[in-house]
Amino acid sequence: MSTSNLSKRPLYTGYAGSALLETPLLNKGSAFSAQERAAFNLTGLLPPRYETIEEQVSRCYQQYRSFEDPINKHIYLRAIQDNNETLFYRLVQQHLEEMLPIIYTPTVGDACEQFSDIYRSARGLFISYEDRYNLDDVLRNATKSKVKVIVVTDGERVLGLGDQGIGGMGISIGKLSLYTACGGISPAYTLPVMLDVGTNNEKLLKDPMYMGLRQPRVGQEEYNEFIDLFIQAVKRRWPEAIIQFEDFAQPNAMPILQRYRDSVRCFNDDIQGTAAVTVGTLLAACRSKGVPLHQQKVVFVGAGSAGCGIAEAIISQMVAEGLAEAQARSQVYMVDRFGLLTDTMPDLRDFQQALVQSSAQIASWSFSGDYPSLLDVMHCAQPTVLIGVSGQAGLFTEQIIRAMKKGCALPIIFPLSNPSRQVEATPEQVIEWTEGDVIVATGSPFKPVHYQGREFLITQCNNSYIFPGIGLGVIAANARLISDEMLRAASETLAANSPLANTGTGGLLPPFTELAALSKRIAFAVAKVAMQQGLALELDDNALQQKIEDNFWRPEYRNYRRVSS
Ligand SMILES: O=C([O-])CC(=O)C(=O)O
Ligand SMILES: [Mg+2]
Repeated sequence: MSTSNLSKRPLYTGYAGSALLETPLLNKGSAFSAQERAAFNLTGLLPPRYETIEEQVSRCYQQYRSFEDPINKHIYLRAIQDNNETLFYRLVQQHLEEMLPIIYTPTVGDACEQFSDIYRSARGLFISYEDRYNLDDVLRNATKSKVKVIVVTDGERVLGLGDQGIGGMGISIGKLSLYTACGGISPAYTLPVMLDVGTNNEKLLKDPMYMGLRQPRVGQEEYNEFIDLFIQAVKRRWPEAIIQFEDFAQPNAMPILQRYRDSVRCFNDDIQGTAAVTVGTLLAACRSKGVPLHQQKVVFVGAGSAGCGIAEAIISQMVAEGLAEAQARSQVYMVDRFGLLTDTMPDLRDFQQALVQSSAQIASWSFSGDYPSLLDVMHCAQPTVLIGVSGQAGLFTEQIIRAMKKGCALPIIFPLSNPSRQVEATPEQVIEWTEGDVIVATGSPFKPVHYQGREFLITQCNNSYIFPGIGLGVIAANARLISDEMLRAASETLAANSPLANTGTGGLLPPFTELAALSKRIAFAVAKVAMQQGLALELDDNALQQKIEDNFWRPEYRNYRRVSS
């Protein structure tokens, strides 16, 4: 089964001269051969030496190393991406562990916050509310005739950084870089999109550099209409594209997903991707601890759409393990800033309502406020799993963690908020406050922690383990929709590949360097479920595996042949 044949096929193009050098999907820079330089009018436009991609990578890496600040490294890598995409992905592939935190979480957060300040060149589509009645024209302007994955944001809740307006484009770009680097989706088929409906971020509105619409976000009705116009326009232009919704604010995230998920190949990464990776990581933790998920009591801090999405996925998994649904629900506790969500709490959002604890359940609890606090929940429920999706730094205090440890010999603690500085507690703190008896995973990357002669590898429970594989699987099988069962298959595949659960050593999840191999396994599992559910045409296992390989792009230069343009 080989794909090198694919990348060795010649590529026919009408671009030549400086236009060819300025087309990042085609540019090879100093790697254009003598024949190509002659055929494409490049002679004299490049230094005379012909270089291999390896030589180019080593020059780039040397330049990369000369930058100290992560944001400057980010700017540098983005410039390579905008100049020569093949080289960018080759460089990233060779230094994946070092560069993922630069092109993705956490540095991508800084890049979103400073988007207008560090802006260099155009990438993707900026769709302004003002253009809402010309969307067909706008989408035509994206010269890509085939788009397989769109990551779209409106920038209203970027990571844990709130409303970043047009800066949200940074996250769409970052996610798609991972689709290619880890999921093998060719950059020719990806498109980052920013829907600019204004911003409520006062600082940005006053910033003379700000490049987005300088107005507050449009009202709800206008907003809904705009989203609908966008989805319909995408369906006309690229009917096969997967639409990944990214970093929409809570009040819009779930309704948008519900409106489109039964008719469009779409998913919400923050709700479903985060849920799938968390369930997968939690299953891995449960297996390495030797206690199944349905025997755990789980506390969430943060009851927004992400937290509630994960909670529902955990409940489904507990039910799949044989627990009655009501019992599963009684083992999951949602805490937000007012305390534990109970059936007497007013003004709950619709997605929170099925996740409350009943008054009867907590009748025997003692607490002093209107609702039990996080600390009360620790004392009274004695949870075994604690998950932070609050976006609030420091919420897991020493008192909280020590209280949890009192009721559970080996707690599972996931402070998941992104980027790193929003984390509920650092892994170092969690390990110290539990005296090292803990299974910990975070949303952003953290260095290994050394505690009393032991080394703790800190697993990054991040959507990046999930979405590239889902995308690849949906594309390989040509699945019509993305179902909960497909997402569950992704979680189970992730857990099945846990080094710690399988061997007793190593990380809870595989290292990022294995993401490409893992994404293919996830793609296979996701595609199989799509077929079983009638969401994709049946293929036998070999044919499916071959499709996955065929769709897996590699950063290698192809030979070019000129055609008239
Ligand atoms: O981007 C990440 O690292 C994970 C994510 O989707 C978020 O935090 O919104
Ligand atoms: Mg996100």
